[in-house]
Amino acid sequence: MSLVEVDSIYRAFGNVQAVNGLSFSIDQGQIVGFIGANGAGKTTTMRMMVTLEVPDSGAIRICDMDVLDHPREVRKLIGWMPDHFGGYPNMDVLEYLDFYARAFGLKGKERRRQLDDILAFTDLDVLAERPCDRLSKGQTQRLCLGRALLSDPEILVLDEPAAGLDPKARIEFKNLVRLLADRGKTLFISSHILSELGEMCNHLLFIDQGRQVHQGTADSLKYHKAEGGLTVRMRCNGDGLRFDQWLAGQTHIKATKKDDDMLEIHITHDDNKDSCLVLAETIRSLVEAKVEVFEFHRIERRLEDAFVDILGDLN
Ligand SMILES: Nc1ncnc2c1ncn2[C@@H]1O[C@H](COP(=O)(O)OP(=O)(O)OP(=O)(O)O)[C@@H](O)[C@H]1O
Repeated sequence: MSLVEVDSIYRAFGNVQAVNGLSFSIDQGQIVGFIGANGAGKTTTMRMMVTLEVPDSGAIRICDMDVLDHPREVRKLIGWMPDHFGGYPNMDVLEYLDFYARAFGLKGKERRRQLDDILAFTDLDVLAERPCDRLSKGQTQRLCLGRALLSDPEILVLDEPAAGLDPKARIEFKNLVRLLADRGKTLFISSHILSELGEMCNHLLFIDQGRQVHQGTADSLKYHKAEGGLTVRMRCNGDGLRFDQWLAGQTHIKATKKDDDMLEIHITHDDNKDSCLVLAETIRSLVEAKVEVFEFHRIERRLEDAFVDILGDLN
């Protein structure tokens, strides 16, 4: 069952059409990356999902409940991490989380247990008494995530959570996302940095000017339209005679010599055929032809290049 169903939503600000007929759904346990350039409409979409903005038309259902008809119930199901930190001066980390825990209606032992769990999960237990305005960017993001987790929501909507993080903090954040996925949470994460989401998410949704332009897995995108086939870099033993003989019998494979004894082969195949099977067949055929293969690896396109291609196709 889809936990989130977004059905043809529109939202304009004056003459700016921020979201323009967007539809998508998110299944339980999915980690969906929401990608688009600055101003593409990501934050507006997310704000509508978490009941902070009202669509001009269209509908959003969370766990089969319309967000406009059931805002209170929906808010309990969603943890929202905005792209800016609304900190309070003179509050330390524990006070901050405790304040929100009380706002969520958590009481007594349950509140204490939830705070302990979140402080441990986000590694902020050692910083519990640190004033919020004295945290690093990475620590602040972890605090924001902790706040979003207070109500133990089913779904987490995270707006640009990794923006401005250094590589170490980004890895730490990615690990937290994985742990949340292991706990069965459903995540919807926005970014304009594709590579960041490609590693974290099992599904990607691309928007441009408020419209969906593509959706699929990171892998499907990396190999999307890769010149109508697969590209493999390989190196083999000997003078290359066996390879040349093998190649002469392969009508669907072309090879180019690269530096360092590397060969680049391009395998054309029917789009409906599983590309992993095509690779397996190629390897089997090389082995049968007694070509001694030392290296064999598929070339992935950068997600950014694939995205630029998709946008190019639309224009
Ligand atoms: N409250 C508002 N008033 C007027 N225009 C707005 C408002 N909120 C968003 N917009 C406009 O709507 C468009 C989409 O903005 P939105 O913040 O949803 O994009 P985004 O993809 O999240 O961008 P970014 O990555 O820069 O955060 C932009 O042109 C923005 O200027």
